[in-house]
Amino acid sequence: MPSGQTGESRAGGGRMETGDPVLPPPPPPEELKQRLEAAGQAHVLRFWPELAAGERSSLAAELRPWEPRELRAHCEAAKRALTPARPPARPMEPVPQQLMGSAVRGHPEVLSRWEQRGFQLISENKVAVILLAGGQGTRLAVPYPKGMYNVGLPSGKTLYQIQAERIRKVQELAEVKHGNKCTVPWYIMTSEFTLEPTQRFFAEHDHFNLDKSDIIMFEQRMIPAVGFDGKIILEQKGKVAMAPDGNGGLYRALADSMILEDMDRRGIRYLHVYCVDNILVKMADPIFIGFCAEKGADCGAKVVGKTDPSEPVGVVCRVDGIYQVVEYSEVSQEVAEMRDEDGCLTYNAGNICNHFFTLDFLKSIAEEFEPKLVPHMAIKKIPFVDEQGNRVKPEKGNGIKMEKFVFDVFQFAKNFVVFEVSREEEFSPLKNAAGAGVKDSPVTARRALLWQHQRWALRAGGHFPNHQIPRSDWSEESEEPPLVCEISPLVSYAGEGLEVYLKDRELYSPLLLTKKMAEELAKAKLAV
Ligand SMILES: CC(=O)N[C@H]1[C@@H](OP(=O)(O)O)O[C@H](CO)[C@@H](O)[C@@H]1O
Repeated sequence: MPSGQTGESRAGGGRMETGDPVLPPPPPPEELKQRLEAAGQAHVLRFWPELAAGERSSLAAELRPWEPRELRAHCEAAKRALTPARPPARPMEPVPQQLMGSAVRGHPEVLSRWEQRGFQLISENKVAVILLAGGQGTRLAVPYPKGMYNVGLPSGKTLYQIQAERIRKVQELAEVKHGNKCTVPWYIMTSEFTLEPTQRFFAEHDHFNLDKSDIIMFEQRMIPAVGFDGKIILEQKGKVAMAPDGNGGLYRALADSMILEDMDRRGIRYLHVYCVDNILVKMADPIFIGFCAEKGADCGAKVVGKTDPSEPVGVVCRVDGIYQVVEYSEVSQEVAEMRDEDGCLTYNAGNICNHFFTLDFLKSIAEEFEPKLVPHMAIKKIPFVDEQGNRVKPEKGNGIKMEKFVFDVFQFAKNFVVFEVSREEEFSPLKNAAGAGVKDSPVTARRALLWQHQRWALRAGGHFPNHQIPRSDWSEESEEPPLVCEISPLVSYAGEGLEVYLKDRELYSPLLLTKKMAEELAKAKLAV
């Protein structure tokens, strides 16, 4: 029942019909009341008498999973986080170069060896991907999950479709190389905000021609937002302001939903974990997987060189001798701006939220280390109802959201590795709504992909007679590319194999190289 209706229609509360005796509204269930009192959060029931029956039960259901002790600890920790005891300055060091593998500087033979190893593991059905897609995408400001976003490519494909097609292609490449059918299962972590629309979207698109049973969606937990006074914020009279528990909620969610058991059953040994918003993500990247496997790593992170000190990416570094990511929101300007003698940023290893884990490592986190992860605090503008029950949209931060971060498990790795990749080939995140000069937006994501595909087409020997493209212009991503050229992931995963379709061909922009068109071009070539 929508809120804002009068007392007459409210189940169980107040007046029934004119002339009937006035019944007092039923009190909150004693057990719920006692639990909230024990947690110091009795105010959550302030509007109980005014709530409709449905609102009462949904509020009770929201609070049910919380033990008073846990809830009290959560609220107290949030309040405490507001005035952190100044941590002692900890010795922070960059990742030593010799510990990094590199797709940028690596010798082609070595890269090819890693790639072969990766394809081998994929063909043996040992590799799966985990997508982190539970975020609300507040900065992008769309009312649906980020993965459903269409950045305006000629094909109109959404991020989910692009990712699904890259999985299909990487499976196909592994099959061709090793001669057996294989599957890269796609585990998708959603939240209360994203589960239902994501499920519907996948169903409407026939799971992008992947086997439905190989797409496994599971939900991360939600936790209450807390005011500066340590009290849970009510977003509506009958609704607590809840937020997903951060991308580090992954580890609890894996355990809650028995996902690790599912992985075990399928024989999965290696996981590629990534964030939904990077339009250039290489799903189950065989080079990265092969590199990490060859090094015997249990945990790894992909990085790119930062563009400038203020770029909002975490940096992979060592603190007190332990590898970790220092998040952009938690690094001081002074540290971010430090430079080496050669002028390069000292903390330059930008985290692109692409991680490698062995299944054994994930099990050790879920079984042993997860409770040791310390939540991070973020001050947010959280809509709330005031004492009188009016809804207020605050102008400035009024509440605290506590989140765990996916990379905070690096500290528990026995053999952590870092893999440097090329930004223009692998990283263009969709974070912000479009606007003049805005970075990490639908405009920059679309351009990054078009620039990449233009480079691939030119490298494969395609000619665009109507365009003169000086070599230096092949990768200037702040500008619109000279050509509109999009290549379906079903045709090429990372630029490979395009010569057969494009070499010495006259091509015209806009070019959308679909699988069908590629097949026709290949046939025509054979006929010549
Ligand atoms: C907790 C977490 O994973 N933070 C990541 C993540 O940031 P968000 O702003 O939360 O999307 O993606 C960034 C790369 O896009 C990465 O640099 C950063 O460290």
